[in-house]
Amino acid sequence: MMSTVGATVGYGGRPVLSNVSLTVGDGRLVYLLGRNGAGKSTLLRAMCGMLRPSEGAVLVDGVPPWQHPRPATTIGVHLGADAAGSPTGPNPAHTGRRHLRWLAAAGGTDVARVDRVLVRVGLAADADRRVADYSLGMRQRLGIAAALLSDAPNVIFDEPVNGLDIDGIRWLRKLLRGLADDGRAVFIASHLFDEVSRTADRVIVLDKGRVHADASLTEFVGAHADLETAYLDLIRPAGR
Ligand SMILES: Nc1ncnc2c1ncn2[C@@H]1O[C@H](COP(=O)(O)OP(=O)(O)OP(=O)(O)O)[C@@H](O)[C@H]1O
Repeated sequence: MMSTVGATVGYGGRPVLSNVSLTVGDGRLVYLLGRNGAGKSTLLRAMCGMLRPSEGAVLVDGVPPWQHPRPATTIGVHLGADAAGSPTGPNPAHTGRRHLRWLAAAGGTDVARVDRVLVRVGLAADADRRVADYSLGMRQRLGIAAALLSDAPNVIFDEPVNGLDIDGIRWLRKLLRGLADDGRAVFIASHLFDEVSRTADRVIVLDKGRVHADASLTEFVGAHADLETAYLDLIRPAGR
């Protein structure tokens, strides 16, 4: 289970999230929605311990993520395929297999899981190619593999669909649903309403760094025609 309690989080003393309280329960697939700049990625970074709240708390299975002795076995994270070449992404000169083996060793995970995860994400045939030569969809699959590596009970994804082809989208849909159905807490930031409508248990809407809605998908859509309409009605300023 992942939660925040009255969390205020920002950069260089400038708050982006204010007094955010929410829970992603075990066995739940929860989507995080919000405009560009609403604070979704900031929230996900805080939940995996990359940013610390200046007020309030962030808890993963009841403990701040940075206090877990082996955080990689508690929370699996993929914050975006565009991180390739960045300080937090894979080394582009490494192969996909080498990247995952390095992550497994660093995170205290059985390195033998690497081959199984490569098969699971459909990268087995490309495992020995350099990440620099991967397509966007392949980098996305590599990031998803990294998040699955330790079989953690909590999983976070930031826009995991970007770059996937239609087979990949359908595969990911089943994977995400399966992770939650196996009892994991799954938290995903997305702008893709169709995907959210198909798989979400719950939706949380952030607006200007505050929780604007937190409801089951059914409650959220309510009497609206669909999720998109319900969302636009919620975040559109009155009179527009
Ligand atoms: N590393 C950073 N340093 C300073 N400010 C940042 C940093 N990352 C994000 N911000 C700022 O925090 C605010 C929220 O950004 P964030 O990336 O969390 O939004 P988001 O909801 O994920 O947006 P998007 O939908 O575009 O991905 C924005 O004003 C952004 O400029």
